[in-house]
Amino acid sequence: MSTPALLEIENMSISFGGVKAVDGLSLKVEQGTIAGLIGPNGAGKTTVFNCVARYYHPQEGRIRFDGKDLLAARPHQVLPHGIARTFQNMELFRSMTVQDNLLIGQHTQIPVGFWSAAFSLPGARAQEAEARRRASEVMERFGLAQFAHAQVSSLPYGTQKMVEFGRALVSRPRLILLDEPAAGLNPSETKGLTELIRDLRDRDGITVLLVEHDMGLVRRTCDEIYVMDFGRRIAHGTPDEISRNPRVIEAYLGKQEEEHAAA
Ligand SMILES: Nc1ncnc2c1ncn2[C@@H]1O[C@H](COP(=O)(O)OP(=O)(O)OP(=O)(O)O)[C@@H](O)[C@H]1O
Repeated sequence: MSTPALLEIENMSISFGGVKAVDGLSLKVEQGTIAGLIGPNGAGKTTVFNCVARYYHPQEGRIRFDGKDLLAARPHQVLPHGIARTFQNMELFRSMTVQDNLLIGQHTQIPVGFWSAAFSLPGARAQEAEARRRASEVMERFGLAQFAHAQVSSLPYGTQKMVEFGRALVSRPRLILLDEPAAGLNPSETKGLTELIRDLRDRDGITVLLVEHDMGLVRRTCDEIYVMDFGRRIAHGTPDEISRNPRVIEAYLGKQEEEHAAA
């Protein structure tokens, strides 16, 4: 018997003005697996993330998370539902410390009542201690402990990316959406990231949906891959199947030729 899909997108479409950013897309991500979402620039990948994270509301289709209708949830409920994400351009509080960014990452999870927080009641203090413990655990794991009190903006780019990754993980999500996690990283940082992503699945049982242009990382991490072009799904399969798929090769080569001609 197959495991039920944790995330299921069914026939989803969304347009901006005349541009159909996502056009009738369906995909499933099984619990405890890593799925890749790839495609040329402008294919609609980030828009899919924005719909799952409830930043955008698709005009058609359904999104189910753990069997429940995600589009019925209020946008701010998505994190408590167990979905976390990282962004292409990193959305960190750069003037704050690494530790504070990881504490804020847990904020929506902490069910502290207003009065108990305001009067520093024991329940609130215990939760804050737990949040600090969790932040330290994640900093240790991501090699960030030495930077706990450093301002994020003072850190190298690759380290800032680890802070963003850590902030997504700190809330103990069941599904994590990673938007181009390897962009701007050097080969050794990308190797470390590859292991971390696999570790999320193998050690934490977290399900991952990954948008990435670094095909080496995609091949080494993903159990299955969905390929988009012009908002549509053009292929789905294992990394081996995808790398041999003529439609996929053509979509990528076509884009490279267009870019060449425009240059
Ligand atoms: N908020 C928006 N308003 C208008 N158009 C948008 C908006 N968001 C996305 N689009 C358009 O939708 C299409 C898909 O964009 P999207 O960012 O999802 O692509 P992508 O596959 O993530 O690209 P890349 O790999 O370059 O990040 C593009 O034509 C883009 O310009």
